[in-house]
Amino acid sequence: MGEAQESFLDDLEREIPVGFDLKSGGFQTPIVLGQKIYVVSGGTNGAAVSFDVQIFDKSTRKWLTPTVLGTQPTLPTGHSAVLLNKDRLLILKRDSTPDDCIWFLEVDTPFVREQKKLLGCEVVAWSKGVKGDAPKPVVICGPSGVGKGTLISKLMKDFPSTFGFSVSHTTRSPRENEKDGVHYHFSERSIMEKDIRDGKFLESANVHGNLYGTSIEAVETVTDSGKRCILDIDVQGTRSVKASSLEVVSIFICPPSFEELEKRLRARGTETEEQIQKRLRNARAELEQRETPGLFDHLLVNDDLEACYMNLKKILNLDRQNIDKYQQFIENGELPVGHSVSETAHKVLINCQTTELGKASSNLFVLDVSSLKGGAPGRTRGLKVYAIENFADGLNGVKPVQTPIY
Ligand SMILES: Nc1nc2c(ncn2[C@@H]2O[C@H](COP(=O)(O)OP(=O)(O)O)[C@@H](O)[C@H]2O)c(=O)[nH]1
Ligand SMILES: Nc1ncnc2c1ncn2[C@@H]1O[C@H](COP(=O)(O)OP(=O)(O)O)[C@@H](O)[C@H]1O
Repeated sequence: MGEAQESFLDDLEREIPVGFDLKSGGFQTPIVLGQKIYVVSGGTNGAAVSFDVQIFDKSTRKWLTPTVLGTQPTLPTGHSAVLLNKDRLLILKRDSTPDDCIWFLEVDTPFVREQKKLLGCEVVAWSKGVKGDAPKPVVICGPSGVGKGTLISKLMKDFPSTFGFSVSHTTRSPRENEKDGVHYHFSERSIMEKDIRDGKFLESANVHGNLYGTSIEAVETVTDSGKRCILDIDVQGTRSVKASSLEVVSIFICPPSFEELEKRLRARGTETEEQIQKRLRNARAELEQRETPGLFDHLLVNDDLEACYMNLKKILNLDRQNIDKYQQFIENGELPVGHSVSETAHKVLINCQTTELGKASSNLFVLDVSSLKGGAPGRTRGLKVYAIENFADGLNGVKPVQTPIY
């Protein structure tokens, strides 16, 4: 630990009450943000089995235990931490596998602020760092019977290693061909309502008389497998997602005519007459909202199925070249073993104890913070890490050498 860090810790220990020993067992990193000190504890040599986050409020001199959202990283033998953009902590895990080293603990991002309001308590959220510019999740929206499911099935069949479906929860009964956990998580209303209150859902809405919702876990499951997430959600859900910190591409599928929509819905034969009438009434309202400014990035008419599918692939940039580029990002990264971090002018300096990061001869690396995108839940995308050869002139004088690590 450097001298500056030592004296910072001494200052901190004067600030916080007796009874919380910052230096005992495992690893603890205290980060000050305004009136709050975020203490992240971990380390497999202690008794803990997972990261622990405590907040010390300097104004009330009280410790707070926040609700922790998102999937937690597995516990490393140690970690380094630094505050980024005044809204998230960068947590670098020591001795981790290449794709599991860089994590973010969001403490004041738009997503966390929303959840604080919703849950009425302190909230923090884990988000895993993703190499390169991983593509944004795709929201497919449109009235019942327009062909959303058909188009999504085609995409999943043709590009199984590129896309993963976000399996929503719903209180509606399963159709004959639908499997629990594959098409939906079919749920009891009371259980789903409790999970929504507990902050487990990214968004939820009442649609056609049933409750539907996207759990944070549903999106994370897909992104954790390194795939691009597809969400089939209604207009209300699209509004919620667009208002959150999750950056998505939103696509509205339009029918060629109202008559054709009704024909398809009836031909599918999965709803009662009463349900069909309700879905058609809702379809009119949904179609009216497709022009809401900023809500949908693309409108697609599903007249001829193959033509519509071609246009969808064009929007999603599904030519060979682009897919290969993304696959390369996934395959190439290598990450630090032991390290410390510090931040300056939108750049984070990572000082590794070894030179094993990438193929670089240096042990100094720069993480460009200005490139970060997205956020909890799931992944923080756009990480760019460069090796630097010579730090003598300071960061501004340094030319990143080697190809970016990712
Ligand atoms: N907000 C929201 N809407 C959802 C979710 N899952 C499905 N939906 C929407 O609920 C509506 C009804 O879906 P479903 O019962 O499968 O009927 P279908 O659209 O006729 O196949 C559709 O508009 C879906 O896009 C979700 O997690 N959140
Ligand atoms: N372009 C199309 N032309 C004719 N029928 C279609 C087309 N797209 C989908 N369908 C059919 O319309 C019905 C409704 O499609 P589906 O994918 O279930 O819609 P959604 O998921 O939007 O409710 C299905 O029977 C499907 O085979």
